[in-house]
Amino acid sequence: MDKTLQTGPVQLQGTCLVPGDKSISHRAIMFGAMAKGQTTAKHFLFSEDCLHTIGAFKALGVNIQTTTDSVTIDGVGLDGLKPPKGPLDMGNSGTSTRLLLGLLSRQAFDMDFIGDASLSKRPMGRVLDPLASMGAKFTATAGHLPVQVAANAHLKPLDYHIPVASAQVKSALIFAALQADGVSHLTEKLATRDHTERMLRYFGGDLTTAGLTLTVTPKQHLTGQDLTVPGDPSSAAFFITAATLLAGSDVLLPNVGLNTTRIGFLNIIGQMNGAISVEKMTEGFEPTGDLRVKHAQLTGVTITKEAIPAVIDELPLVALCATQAQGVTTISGAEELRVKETDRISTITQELRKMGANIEEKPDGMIITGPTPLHAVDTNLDSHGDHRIAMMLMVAALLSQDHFKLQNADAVNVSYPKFYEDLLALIY
Ligand SMILES: O=C(O)C1=C[C@@H](OP(=O)(O)O)[C@@H](O)[C@H](O)C1
Ligand SMILES: C=C(OP(=O)(O)O)C(=O)O
Repeated sequence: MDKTLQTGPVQLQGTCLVPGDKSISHRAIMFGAMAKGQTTAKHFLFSEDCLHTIGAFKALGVNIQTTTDSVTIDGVGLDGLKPPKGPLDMGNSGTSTRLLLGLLSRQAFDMDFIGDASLSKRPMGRVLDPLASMGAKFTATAGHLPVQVAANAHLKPLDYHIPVASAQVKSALIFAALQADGVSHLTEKLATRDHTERMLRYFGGDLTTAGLTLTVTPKQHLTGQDLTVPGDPSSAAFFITAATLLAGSDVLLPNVGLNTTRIGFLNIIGQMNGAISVEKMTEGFEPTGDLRVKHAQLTGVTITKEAIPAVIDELPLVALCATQAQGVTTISGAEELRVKETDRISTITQELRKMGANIEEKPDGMIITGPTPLHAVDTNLDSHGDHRIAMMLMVAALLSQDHFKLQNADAVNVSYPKFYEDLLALIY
């Protein structure tokens, strides 16, 4: 679907309750199914990616009921899943695929995993290889979907240094380690989002952490829980960017997840002289807070690999902010961007150049020089089917007075189906 984008001059005013966190919504379904008893997750994210996780568990025989805002899962435990009648369709979702390959690596039946064209190009060897060393049985071509998972009764414990900084790999291995025949030790390269660890504890399980090493004991008893999914900081980041860049803006974003492994974007905008304040913090199984964001004149910043995991999904927005900041912004150590829904280093560079941005593409990042007024060098923008690129370009168009068309605009459904509606409601 193509979309004609709203352009400026505009400002953002008002309050937006951003939808539930995608990472936490996926995990709520997974833990809900693995636990015994009932789980209800309120403020659940009903986006295409999370619907694929729900669809997979329904296909595995789990009873899942939904309302407009919540989902209720009747947990069956890891030994209560049933053989699916057809392939498990992961759609566009890397998180569903990698986490479920770990979670389902010790089942008494075979399963096929399939996904869309983008997902079928993304690397799965990063989970298949360590899981195979535990004894899981897969057939895949060159480490990509489609993957056949064969019935398997035993998993050996794992002692493993995870070679990529990836919460998806860590989580897949935690799920497998919970089913292994002994204690596993997993060491991360850099700290990544810890939603799996937090949710495991919230459901009555445990794991120990020492520095970057996790110790996972198998055969834990998990019990269904009620929870409220915090607002997704990665979705909030689109409004933070728009309010920061559009003169006169002032927006309030209540109840956004503020887990320290996810607030890299807030920290970077702070370093760039942005004006974000946290108005009310609440500690729960995940910390949340209300964010107030006002317009600010940004300055360039240097971002290196240690900072990347906490801002990985917001880097398209950092690039957009950098086009409006005074001076040079350098992003390095971000080669993981090349294996997301698109090669995001390439799609960010290509699309923002169509708006006159000064961006140099590097193998592991970008160098952006600002400020450059955004205008139509080429009016045909393209999300390339990538939800985060689509939403970043919709925000970018607000900074220009020229008219743009966005091809593949419906990619937003992957993580934020009401994005355009919510953005327009804040425009003043
Ligand atoms: O664990 C998760 O929920 C996610 C982890 C990240 O991926 P990687 O682990 O591949 O970096 C992130 O980009 C993705 O949007 C969600
Ligand atoms: C990379 C993302 O998701 P996934 O890996 O789950 O497809 C994302 O949401 O930006």
